[in-house]
Amino acid sequence: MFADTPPPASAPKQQHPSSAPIARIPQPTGHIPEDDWDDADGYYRTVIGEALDSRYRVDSYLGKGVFSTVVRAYDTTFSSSEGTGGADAVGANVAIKIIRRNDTMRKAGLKEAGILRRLAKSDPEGRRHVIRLLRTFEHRGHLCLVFEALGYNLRQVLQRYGKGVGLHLHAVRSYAQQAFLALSLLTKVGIVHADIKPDNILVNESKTALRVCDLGSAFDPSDPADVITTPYLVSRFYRAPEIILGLPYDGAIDTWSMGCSLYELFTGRILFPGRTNNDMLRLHMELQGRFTFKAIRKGLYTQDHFDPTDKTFLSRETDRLTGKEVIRPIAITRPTKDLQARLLKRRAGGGEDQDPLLPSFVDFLQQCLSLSPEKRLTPKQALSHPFLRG
Ligand SMILES: Nc1ncnc2c1ncn2[C@@H]1O[C@H](COP(=O)(O)OP(=O)(O)OP(=O)(O)O)[C@@H](O)[C@H]1O
Repeated sequence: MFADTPPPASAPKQQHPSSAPIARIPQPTGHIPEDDWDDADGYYRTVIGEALDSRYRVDSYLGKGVFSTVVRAYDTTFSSSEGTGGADAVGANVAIKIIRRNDTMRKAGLKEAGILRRLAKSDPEGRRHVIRLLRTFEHRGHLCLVFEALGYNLRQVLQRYGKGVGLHLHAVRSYAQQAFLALSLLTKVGIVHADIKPDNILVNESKTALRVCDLGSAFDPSDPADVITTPYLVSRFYRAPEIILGLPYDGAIDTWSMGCSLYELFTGRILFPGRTNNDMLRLHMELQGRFTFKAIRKGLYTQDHFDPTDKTFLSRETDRLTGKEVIRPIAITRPTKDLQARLLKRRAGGGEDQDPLLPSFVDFLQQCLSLSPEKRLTPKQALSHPFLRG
């Protein structure tokens, strides 16, 4: 799935496009007909070896999302004469996000590029662990975003190296430090990511340096035109309760999603694998207790989940015999599941349970996963929490 040859640890810096010779790359022979570049859904049909923008040779396919196809490509204008830039330097390998050909997706792609430029302005050296957009171009009616290439996303790391049980706590801590630096940049610039999950956190080939990617759902909460009220923002397992309840939301939704992601990295298991929004709320309350009456009263969508008079939770389940929805009132007063116990159960007998970092990790996660967004750690507070500082 990934390119065969990882970039050298001391990859030289990329030459500025305007000063570099542009080598024209021949199109591969036998490639698809001129009028058949897209599939029925507007995804560009990628051809390995194809040259994009007369400059980037497509090497491999990296992934496909709702918005785009992502390919790994080699920048033929790259010159190694610029010296070494260290393990974190931008090299000849790039990742190109080819946005689907349709107006909505294109608009979303332009917005993503705009947000990435705003973030880069506040972090010109790229030290805050947000993916770096190198440039954009048009290819056969598709907007293309060129990024520095990384090795894997954290879901892939978990699958390959977590062997179903999760990563070492020290690796989780290092990833958390970098990820909260990224969130602190977003907070500084006034951007909410709104799709934090292991798939959208990338690491380099040596799995030491991390970058938060996919700003395709990101928005500026200070711009009313940019804030949409929907109970489906963020991928479901990582969706904060205030989104589901229809309460106002801000950057605290990213802290929640990050808490869920870090739990998953350590345990190899999804923290809240709810089948529906209603199921998600049940899981949230089983771990963190009941919502305040105020939250239930004010939420735009709470009538779907709580009895309007006594605020009892209405669990919507499917009857096994009839297949029809049944509503079962559940009185949840206090948590019935314990985060610490769940974390300790992991890798039973593995010896690592006694890691002295574990209690501060439990406290850290508890504070990332407070049901009240105002009580959650801000990225700045997270960075000075003993788990990350210690
Ligand atoms: N710079 C990069 N380097 C390496 N891989 C990348 C890079 N950018 C994206 N990818 C890979 O491509 C996948 C899809 O990227 P991305 O999430 O940005 O696309 P999307 O179309 O917005 O997807 P989604 O439907 O999840 O929003 C990522 O999970 C990752 O595996």
